[in-house]
Amino acid sequence: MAGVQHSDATAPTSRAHRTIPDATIARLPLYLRALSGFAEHGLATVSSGELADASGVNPAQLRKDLSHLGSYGTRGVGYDVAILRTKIGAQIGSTLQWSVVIVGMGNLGTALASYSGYAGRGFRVAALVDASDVLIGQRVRLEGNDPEELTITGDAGLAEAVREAQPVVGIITTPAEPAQSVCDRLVAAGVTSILNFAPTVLQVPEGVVVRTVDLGQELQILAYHQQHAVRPEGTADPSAGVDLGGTDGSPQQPGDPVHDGHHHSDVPTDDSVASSIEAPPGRREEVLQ
Ligand SMILES: NC(=O)c1ccc[n+]([C@@H]2O[C@H](COP(=O)([O-])OP(=O)(O)OC[C@H]3O[C@@H](n4cnc5c(N)ncnc54)[C@H](O)[C@@H]3O)[C@@H](O)[C@H]2O)c1
Repeated sequence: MAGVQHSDATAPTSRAHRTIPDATIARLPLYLRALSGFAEHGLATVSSGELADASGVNPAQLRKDLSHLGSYGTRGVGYDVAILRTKIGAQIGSTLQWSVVIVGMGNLGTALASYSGYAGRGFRVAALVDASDVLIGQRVRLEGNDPEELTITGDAGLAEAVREAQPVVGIITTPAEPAQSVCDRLVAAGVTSILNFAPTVLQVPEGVVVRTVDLGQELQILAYHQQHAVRPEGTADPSAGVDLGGTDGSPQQPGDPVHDGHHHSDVPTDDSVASSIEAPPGRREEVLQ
C-alpha cells in the first residue's frame, strides 16, 4: 500500500490524545466500569478513594487522570457518578453505538463473537466474515446482541456490512498470512479502527489505528516478572532451571536492581503504557509467534 506506516498499538489513537495522556486514556475504561458498578448500587456520588479502590489505582493518580477531563469533584462530597460516567463515556466513545466486524470465524473468532460484554460497553456485533466455504452461510446465535443471529458472510459481504454499520471496529482473527490483505480490505471498506489478534505486524495508512492483542507476549511478560520477583527466604523459585529466554539465565539475587519486589498489577501505569503505547511513530511492534 502506498504511503503506509507501521501499525502500532501505540500510535496516538484519537483526537483526545492531543490533550489527554495515553496512560490516562488507558485507565478511563476502568473508571467507567467502576462507576457503572456504583450506579447499579444506586450511588449518586463517590469519593475519589472509593473510586480509586474500585478501579485498582491510587487516589492521587485517579484525581490527576480525572482533572484531564475537567472533573475535580467536590470537597467532602466526591464525584457525581452520572456526570462522570457521561464525561468519560464521551471521551472514550462509549456514548456512540459501535459495530464490530469479526473476520476469521475459527476458534478465536467464534469465541469473540459470543462474548456477552459488547452491549454493556456500547458495541454490537454487526458482521461475521470468513473465507471458508464450509463456514459461509452458517448461522451464529449471539445472545443479547442486536441482531441475535448473524449469518457468516464471505468477502463480498464485508464492504456492505461495514458501510451499513459505521462506526466500526474490525477484529482480525485469521491466521497471520492473510491478515494483511484482510486488514487492507477492512481499510478499503472504511474501517479506521482495527483490533488484530493475528501474530503479524500490520501496515496501515495514516489515520488508521491498529491495536494488537498478543496472549503469548502477555505470558512472557508474566514469566519475566515471576523470574525477577523477590521471594521470602526459603521459598523456591518456580522458574529455577527453566530457560524463559531473554536473559542470561543467571539467578537474580535479592538487592539486584531488577528485583523491585512490587506487586505487578494489570492496571496500566504511566510507565507500562508509555512503553507499550507511546512508542515513537514508525516503531515496529514486537510480535511473538
Ligand atoms: N493474540 C492472541 O492472543 C491469540 C490467541 C489465540 C490465537 N491467536 C491467533 O488468532 C488467529 C486465529 O486463531 P484460531 O485458533 O481461531 O484459528 P482457526 O484456524 O480456528 O481460524 C482461522 C479462521 O480464519 C479464516 N480465514 C483464513 N483466511 C481468511 C481470509 N483471507 N479471510 C477471512 N477469513 C479467513 C479460516 O477459514 C478460519 O475459519 C491465528 O492467527 C492465531 O495465531 C491469537
